[in-house]
Amino acid sequence: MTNKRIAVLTSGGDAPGMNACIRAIVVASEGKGHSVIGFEHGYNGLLSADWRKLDSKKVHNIIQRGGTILRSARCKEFKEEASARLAAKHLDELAIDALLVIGGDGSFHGARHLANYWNGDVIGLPGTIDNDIYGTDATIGYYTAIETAMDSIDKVRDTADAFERIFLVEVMGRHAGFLGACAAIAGAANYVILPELFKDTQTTLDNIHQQLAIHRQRYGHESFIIVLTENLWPAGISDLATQLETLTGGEVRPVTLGHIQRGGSPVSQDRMLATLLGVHAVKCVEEDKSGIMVGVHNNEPVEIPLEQTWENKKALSSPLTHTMLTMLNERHHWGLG
Ligand SMILES: Nc1ncnc2c1ncn2[C@@H]1O[C@H](COP(=O)(O)OP(=O)(O)OP(=O)(O)O)[C@@H](O)[C@H]1O
Ligand SMILES: O=P(O)(O)OC[C@H]1O[C@](O)(CO)[C@@H](O)[C@@H]1O
Repeated sequence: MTNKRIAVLTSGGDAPGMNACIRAIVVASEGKGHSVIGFEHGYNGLLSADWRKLDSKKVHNIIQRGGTILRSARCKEFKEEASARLAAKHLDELAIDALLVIGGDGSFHGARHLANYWNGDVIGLPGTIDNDIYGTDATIGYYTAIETAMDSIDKVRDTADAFERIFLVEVMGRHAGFLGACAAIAGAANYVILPELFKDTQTTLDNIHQQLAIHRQRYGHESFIIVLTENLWPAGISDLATQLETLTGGEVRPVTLGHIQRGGSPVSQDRMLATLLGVHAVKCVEEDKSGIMVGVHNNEPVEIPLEQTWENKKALSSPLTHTMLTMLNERHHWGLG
């Protein structure tokens, strides 16, 4: 086997565990005699030839750090043909054999686009808190984000209970409900509003009203926590809070968790996933594989053509949906008191 020259970058929203993945790629490569460089600031670094050598000393003591030592970015101009050609030129000048892209499906589009103009191998590794990538059970960063959101809901409940208020907690996820569903279940919220279940605003308000009425009848005037996925309620979380105040006559407080969910030390599941995928990606480079994402299914690494990651929509699993409905949105039924 020939020694490879591998490049890595992180792109799109940063996710806890990206550093663990960079570390795994570097350590696995070094052990096999390959060399690794890292491009800075996502695809911007490919365009400006902003890179640095990575070795095991440089990735020592980073597994526990959130963010990404290579920085991340969104780079609009990378969609253009001229950008991909320029990136290919820089990669050829550096005699790179394979580029590993840690990011979301947008970043995988970028890798596929580059492959149209570059002869080297491109491999994607799923890194996003949204877990919205088809072909992998989980994405790097997702588990930590659930933990952060769950922890925040626990804290919100303390004040919600004290004031007997309704709270709305908005979580990220872009257009997917994985994070919202898990945070709501694990945080024992009372209701969750997710893109996968959303019909319309009136139906949602009616359902919440019904659940809330039974909840209050059963438990007295207690707190009620609703988890809302971002980008879903047409006029935003404040509008929903106002509508609920009108409907219930009580106080409603909106809390947007925002980018807090992207930060923090990765939990063990994200470190394990990142390491598993990083090591497997190096194996794929050795086997001259290209145009794939390395994902995970049933704890085993899997390889999926990049196109499939965005051509298919990842669905919430039916056990997850069933659990969520049973424990939250359909928990109370009239007549059962
Ligand atoms: N169609 C495309 N062609 C070329 N490059 C693309 C394309 N789509 C996205 N990219 C590149 O990938 C970058 C990241 O994409 P995007 O902002 O969608 O985030 P992502 O990788 O999906 O991650 P996340 O959703 O977690 O933030 C873009 O800024 C751009 O540089
Ligand atoms: O940091 P930005 O560019 O505002 O992007 C926010 C988006 O990125 C993510 O954090 C990751 O895709 C989404 O959940 C969110 O919608």
